[in-house]
Amino acid sequence: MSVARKAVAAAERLVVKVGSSALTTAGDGLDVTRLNALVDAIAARIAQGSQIVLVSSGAIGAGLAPLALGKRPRDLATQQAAASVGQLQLAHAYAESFGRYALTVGQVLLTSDDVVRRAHYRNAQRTFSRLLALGAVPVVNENDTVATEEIKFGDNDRLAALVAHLVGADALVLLSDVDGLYDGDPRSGSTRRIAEVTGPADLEGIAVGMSSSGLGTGGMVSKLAAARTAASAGIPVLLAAASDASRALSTAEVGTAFRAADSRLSARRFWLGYAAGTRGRLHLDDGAVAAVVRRRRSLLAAGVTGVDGDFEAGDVVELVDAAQRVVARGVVAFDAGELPELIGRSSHELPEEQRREVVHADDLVPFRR
Ligand SMILES: Nc1ncnc2c1ncn2[C@@H]1O[C@H](COP(=O)(O)OP(=O)(O)O)[C@@H](O)[C@H]1O
Ligand SMILES: N[C@@H](CCC(=O)OP(=O)(O)O)C(=O)O
Repeated sequence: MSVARKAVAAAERLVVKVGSSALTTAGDGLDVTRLNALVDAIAARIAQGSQIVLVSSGAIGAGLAPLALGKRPRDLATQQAAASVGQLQLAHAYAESFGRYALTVGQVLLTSDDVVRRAHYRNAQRTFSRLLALGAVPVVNENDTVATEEIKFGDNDRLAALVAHLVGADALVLLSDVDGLYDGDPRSGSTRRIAEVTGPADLEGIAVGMSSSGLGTGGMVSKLAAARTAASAGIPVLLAAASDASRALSTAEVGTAFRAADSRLSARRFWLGYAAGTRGRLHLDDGAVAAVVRRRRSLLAAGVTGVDGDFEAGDVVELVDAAQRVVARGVVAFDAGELPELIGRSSHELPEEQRREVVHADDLVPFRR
């Protein structure tokens, strides 16, 4: 068995995320039979001594039928109304279902501010830790009824990866309507499931697409991003079908396993690289990209070709290459307004008070591609 699968099978604390497409259908709303089967698998793992945090999507999907809405609405207000109705149904269904095993659930609804701001992050950490210590099963979702486009996590795969880091999970299990990662969109004909992802090289040439059910949000794209986030935090990931939850949570011999990075990022660097909100972008020339990403150097003004956004010194910004790909994130040492007259100039050309790194190496998290 692979390192990642062994780690998932042996994990003491797990985050399990289940997607909308595995719990709801557009016409009928919440599928309690499938929800019960998932809870059976989770309760069995808890009975063996593991702690589980459940991140469950499905609020919007569950709210459609009671509101007589045929398909997932496009506008935010109707999505929020559906989530408001559906979240109540979800929480109730989980409370009943876990109740069959005398397990108590606690609902945790998060907005991105709760993980993006470091003080809120620690507060959420305390709540989870106390819930788990009290033997409850935290059931987490985004607080959809108040989340606007600007403050959304984007999708629950990302939320699950951030929660996995926040609670110090030993493994993350992503359960969906598809039984793993395929080397192409499974709807497009002959594709094969990839059993193990040991690093970025295993993902080269793989075509990932969006959701097929029309209920999920991010499709495989967001699952891969979440797997990368968790793996960088040292957390192995198993991606499997919700209908295989029982095997995923016992032997872990199903789906696609993602190996975790050998070294864990510190809490601060994880926050910087994956959780913090960004306020702008710095465009880098090729030399600066090589220095920052390969040689782990600080970013100097000479290698910056452009600046976007309205940030202040101390804010987190994205560093992008000439092809507009994000190659790193870091804390910028200048206000956006100061930079245009400094960029492209080498340090000795700058006034003494501005002769410092634009982003110091200690405040910078480069991404491997
Ligand atoms: N390379 C791929 N491998 C597996 N699934 C893929 C791939 N590309 C696109 N998909 C689609 O992604 C879907 C899962 O995403 P989504 O519906 O958002 O799930 P969830 O609701 O569980 O978050 C699958 O049903 C599948 O149609
Ligand atoms: N918070 C939303 C889910 C958003 C989401 O990411 O859904 P999914 O892609 O199915 O995990 C809901 O509960 O409907």
